[in-house]
Amino acid sequence: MTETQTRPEPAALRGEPKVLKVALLGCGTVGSQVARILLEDADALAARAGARLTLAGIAVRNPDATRDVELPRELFTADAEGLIDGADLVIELMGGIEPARTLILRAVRNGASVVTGNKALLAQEGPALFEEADKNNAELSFEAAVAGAIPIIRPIRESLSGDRITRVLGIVNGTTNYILDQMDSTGAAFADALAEAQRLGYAEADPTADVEGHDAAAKAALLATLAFHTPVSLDDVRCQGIAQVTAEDIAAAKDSGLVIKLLAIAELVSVGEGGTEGRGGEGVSVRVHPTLLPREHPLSAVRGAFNAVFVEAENAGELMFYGAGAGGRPTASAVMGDLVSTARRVVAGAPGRTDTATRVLPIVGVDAVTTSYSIGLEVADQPGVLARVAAVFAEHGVSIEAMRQTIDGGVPGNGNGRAELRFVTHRASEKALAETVADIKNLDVVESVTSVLRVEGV
Ligand SMILES: NC(=O)C1=CN([C@@H]2O[C@H](COP(=O)(O)OP(=O)(O)OC[C@H]3O[C@@H](n4cnc5c(N)ncnc54)[C@H](O)[C@@H]3O)[C@@H](O)[C@H]2O)C=CC1
Ligand SMILES: N[C@@H](CC=O)C(=O)O
Ligand code: NA
Repeated sequence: MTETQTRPEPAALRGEPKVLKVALLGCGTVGSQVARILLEDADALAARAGARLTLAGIAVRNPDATRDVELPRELFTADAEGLIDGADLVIELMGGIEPARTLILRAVRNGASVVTGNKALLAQEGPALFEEADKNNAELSFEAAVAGAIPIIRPIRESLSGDRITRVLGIVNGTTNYILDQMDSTGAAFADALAEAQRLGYAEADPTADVEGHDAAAKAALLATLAFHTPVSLDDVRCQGIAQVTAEDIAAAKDSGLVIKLLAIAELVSVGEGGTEGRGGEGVSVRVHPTLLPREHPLSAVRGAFNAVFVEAENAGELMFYGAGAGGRPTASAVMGDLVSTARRVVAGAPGRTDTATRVLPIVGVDAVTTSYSIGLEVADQPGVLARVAAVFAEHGVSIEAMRQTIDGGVPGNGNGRAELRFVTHRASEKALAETVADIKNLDVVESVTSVLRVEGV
């Protein structure tokens, strides 16, 4: 048996650590897990932060409510302002715009640094909040706000700050990925899959923010701001959610070896002469929409509530970040990471980090961006239909890459049945595509346009 040797303690464990008082605002899915970790792992956190992180209190609407995580009753208060005023560090996990905005402003004006997971607030009010934090030498950290546990804010802000990011593409909403995955893999109904995502703690307090794509759009705005060093707000993001995705779309995608994912896409696009960095004119395009991907694409393997973010940078090339994008414990991990690193900065007396918008690039509308499309049509099954539809594509300069036909009833080609046509186009502008679809709808042989979905990675 080998003898166990005593080794000297790391410097961080010697002597009495400082104490930093932490105020927690909100004790729901994420807040309750943050409180648990702060209490359970207090010694380890103190060693890593160089300060004891004492949970001074938890502000909630109803201090007497029953909670899933058992926490000491005396920590709870309805007086958020009072709690903030006695704190060195504030964690905001209430969600929503107000009172979160006012409380964060109060904290930073007191000189307290803030950690938040509130992407809705940051995508709407970020610049004003960061400015106020900078003015007061406080820090506002938000790793939890994008893709839950996945470290993505810090890598973009720090590890890639010496590179030039050109594109960010990701699955950044766990709820919608869970719903689409359940519909695809088990044939679950949309409503049942959503109810399960809510039960598991993935969904926002108002799940329409997930389903309509607004949560992903807020995250896309934050990613684009950091990646391209230019202000991008929620209003700059073209957004379409998954409410219109049908079981038929999912089945048709499956038949064609594709899968539907809600993607957030932020990219630098060329906008003509001139420009900010001597590289020709640049603009930013940011959009969120359901997208067809080949099943062998790495993002197609992102199942359940998992998220993944692809980053393309001029020198680093392609990077992929993958992990749990929602849920109490994973999101609490990201919050705690921010809290420990903020505490270290406070202990060292270092200034709060300022934000990175160093230029103002134009926001490019989707009309200027080209994408491949999949278009589903119900048509009369009679001779000449295909040629008439194809002629409309040609008139608008939209080139067809592939076509599938499914006959539904009647004697094939006799005009007494219906056929479903699915076209995949080469890259086309949104404008050309919209005009094509409008003209196709007007053809007397076309009963309906059943779906229009963008395609990536083919
Ligand atoms: N649940 C998740 O998977 C993730 C959530 N987030 C974000 O984290 C934040 C918190 O999310 P959840 O914990 O899921 O929300 P939640 O709805 O489960 O919890 C919110 C908590 O804040 C309290 N609260 C809300 N308004 C209040 C008010 N006016 N006064 C006092 N207390 C108030 C509620 O009582 C509750 O305790 C949100 O900004 C959300 O977008 C970020 C990443 C993942
Ligand atoms: N509702 C969000 C939670 C994390 O940000 C999601 O489903 O991804
Ligand atoms: Na994250």
